[in-house]
Amino acid sequence: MSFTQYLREKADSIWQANHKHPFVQEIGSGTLDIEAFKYYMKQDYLYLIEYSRVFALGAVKAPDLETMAIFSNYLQSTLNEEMALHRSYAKRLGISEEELENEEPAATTLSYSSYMISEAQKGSLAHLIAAILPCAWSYAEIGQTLATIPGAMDHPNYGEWVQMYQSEEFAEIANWLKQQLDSLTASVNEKEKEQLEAIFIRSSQFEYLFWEMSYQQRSWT
Ligand SMILES: Cc1ncc(CN)c(N)n1
Repeated sequence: MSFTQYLREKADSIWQANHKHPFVQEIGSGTLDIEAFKYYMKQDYLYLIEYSRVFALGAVKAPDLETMAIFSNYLQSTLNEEMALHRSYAKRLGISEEELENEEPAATTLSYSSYMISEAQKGSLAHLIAAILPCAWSYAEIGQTLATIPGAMDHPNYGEWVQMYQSEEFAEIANWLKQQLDSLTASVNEKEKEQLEAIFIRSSQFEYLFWEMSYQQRSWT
């Protein structure tokens, strides 16, 4: 079993809870309260700014030009494709770009993004990837699952979201990160693997907290 398959198994109960979370389920059924979605969009935009910085740090830590170019490509696609989805939703939902950028991060957004940046800065490239892999991989898994629900991809509010996260291009990011982590861990010791597992689990837990925060529209209290 590859190391990333092992991580996926270890995190399975958290990932199943993410799949079953009402925010995710109601995107699939199209019944999610639009106010919760607006709240999510604004917080997720802030989150993605910090997530983009992690890709930039990946380019800094990359061992060769090819890896550097791929990190810079994913930095570009997050800023200009994934975040374009948020800008387009914001426009449609009556949120200005200024409002998007000036939104105050909620407690979970700040903790999750600070956690990722901190692991990415202080650790090796493997630590950086372990911190962002649940983000790329769990959204691809959720997008692909929701896409199997009849009508989910055509829903007037949530269809575009499902289309983005079920796409091949989006899944490619997770697949590439998995390959990198598997090859970087081919010769690391058990202690290092335990550290990477702890990071992967923590980011998976933050993914759950992010759905919960968005569903409850909870900021700091
Ligand atoms: C919180 C969160 N996690 C992951 C993703 C997918 N990049 C996202 N947009 N937001």
